Amino acid sequence: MSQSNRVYLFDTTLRDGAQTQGVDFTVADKAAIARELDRLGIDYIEGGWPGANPTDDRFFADPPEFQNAKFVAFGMTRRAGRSAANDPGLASILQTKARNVCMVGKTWDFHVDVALEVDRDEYLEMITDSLAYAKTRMDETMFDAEHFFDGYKANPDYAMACLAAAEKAGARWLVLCDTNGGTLPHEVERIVGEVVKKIPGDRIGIHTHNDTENAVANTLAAVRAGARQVQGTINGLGERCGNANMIALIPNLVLKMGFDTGLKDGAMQRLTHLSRLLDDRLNMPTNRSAAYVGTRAFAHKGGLHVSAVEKDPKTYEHVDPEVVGNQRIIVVSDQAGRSNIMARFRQIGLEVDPKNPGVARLLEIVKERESEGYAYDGADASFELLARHQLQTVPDYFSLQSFRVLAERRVNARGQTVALSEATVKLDVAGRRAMEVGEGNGPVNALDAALRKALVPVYPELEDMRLVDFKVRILDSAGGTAATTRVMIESADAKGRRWSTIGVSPNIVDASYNALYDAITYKLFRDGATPAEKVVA
Ligand SMILES: CC(=O)SCCNC(=O)CCNC(=O)[C@H](O)C(C)(C)COP(=O)(O)OP(=O)(O)OC[C@H]1O[C@@H](n2cnc3c(N)ncnc32)[C@H](O)[C@@H]1OP(=O)(O)O
Ligand SMILES: CC(=O)C(=O)O
Repeated sequence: MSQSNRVYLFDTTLRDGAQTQGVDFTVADKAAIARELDRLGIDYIEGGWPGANPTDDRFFADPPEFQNAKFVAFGMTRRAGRSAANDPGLASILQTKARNVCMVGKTWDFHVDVALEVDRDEYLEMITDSLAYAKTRMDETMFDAEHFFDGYKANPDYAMACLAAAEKAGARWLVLCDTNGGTLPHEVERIVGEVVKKIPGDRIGIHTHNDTENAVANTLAAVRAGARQVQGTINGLGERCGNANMIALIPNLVLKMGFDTGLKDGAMQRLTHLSRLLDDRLNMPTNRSAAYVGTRAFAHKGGLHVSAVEKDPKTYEHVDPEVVGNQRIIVVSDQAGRSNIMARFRQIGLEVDPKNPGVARLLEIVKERESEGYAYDGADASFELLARHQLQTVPDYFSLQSFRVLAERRVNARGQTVALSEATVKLDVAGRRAMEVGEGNGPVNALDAALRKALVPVYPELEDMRLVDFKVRILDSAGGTAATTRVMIESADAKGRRWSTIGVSPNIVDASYNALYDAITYKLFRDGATPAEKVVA
């Protein structure tokens, strides 16, 4: 029997994704994510479980208007001892604005015996009753066959009888779930292959969990065997180790396997944006190594790689980063060769003859400094300043004479413990000696405040510069308090630019000053500030 090339995408970020430890969607989060999924052209968006919590109730009472997707409510089969029409849980999922329902039900005899504690035949009736009742009220009904693979291995006849009960009740999709996530790809492919001999693949879906790091592989194996609906979540959110990651599934299905997923034109180029939108909404750090969309997914560090990528990116890229809305990054570090340096120059708009002896010298300096504790691959602005210092000139916008920082911890009059810091800087700027004091909740904050006080009157460009991230790493713990400290600072400004700088010193405040110095210098350089014109008589 020939198989359709169309694979239907079912997103469960807002339901199974909400079961991720540490994830707590608001109604506004759900609406924003659902709108973006709909814009891509995802076939089904499962919004949550109406009746389970007030957030889902509010979301289902007033969902966004969908242009493309079918909006799906999730729930479970009726309770034992109640008719479907009399089951409050079923009533909640069937009375919302969603016109489609996905109902989870058992298929593993062990679960029916132990978790539900009902007679196995009675449970088959519970499946049929619930789905048949739902069918009278909804456009489309689906059955999430919980623990299908474990159930099929333990008692294939019973697992298949559960599917048959749902099929008999008119379920459009029978979704085989690897609920505990312990099944491996070869088992999934075999079992789905056996199922589709009895039930056509265009009625079969797959829902996997990532407990053996195989959720995506298992989903693809199921599709190879004939399943035609895939369930997944953005960035692989989901109960325990998560679900199959939709962000990886989509390009794998389309680019590698040639399936039609019905996505809108340009949808694939929005995947990187979608992945980061979710992280931003949840205030979660992005997974830099995420396949396709991570910032490292197309970051080339090894000198041999960069040299070849410069000739043709296909030498070290399995797809063009732009196809998924990502971008190529050339990293400069102690793993670099001349090619990395020349590529970075091009990215920052620095025209340098590759034969310029400064290039080789710069490479040596980078490698020496990295051995002392610098890490330029995460400090793009410090690298650019270093390169410009070597090959051109960067103005000395100011010259520090000294700084002193005091850190204090005391109990105030209200009995509260407070930590305060005070910094004094003495520096020469625009031909004058300036001395300023700054206060802050920590030494770096105080130093930053003192530097700004001294510099902003001369360089108003610094007014909108903010310190957005500050990371400290002790590099040689064997050295105890004398260990080298590496400080990385990320700064931003009102133009939406972000840049990272690095400082290294045995002293944490001194290392921070070095990183701050680069951050300020970079901002002034980028803004084209000219110290000479600012000399105050
Ligand atoms: C595999 C999955 O991920 S399925 C989705 C799981 N997601 C969630 O559970 C999140 C939302 N859940 C909830 O908010 C709550 O669990 C609710 C509102 C659904 C139910 O809450 P409660 O009524 O307090 O029940 P509780 O969660 O403690 O236990 C589940 C009950 O449902 C029964 N049950 C479990 N699955 C099914 C099923 N498919 N059909 C019928 N009954 C079921 C259990 O046997 C248990 O019954 P018991 O209370 O008689 O022991
Ligand atoms: C339905 C579901 O989320 C599961 O079985 O994993």
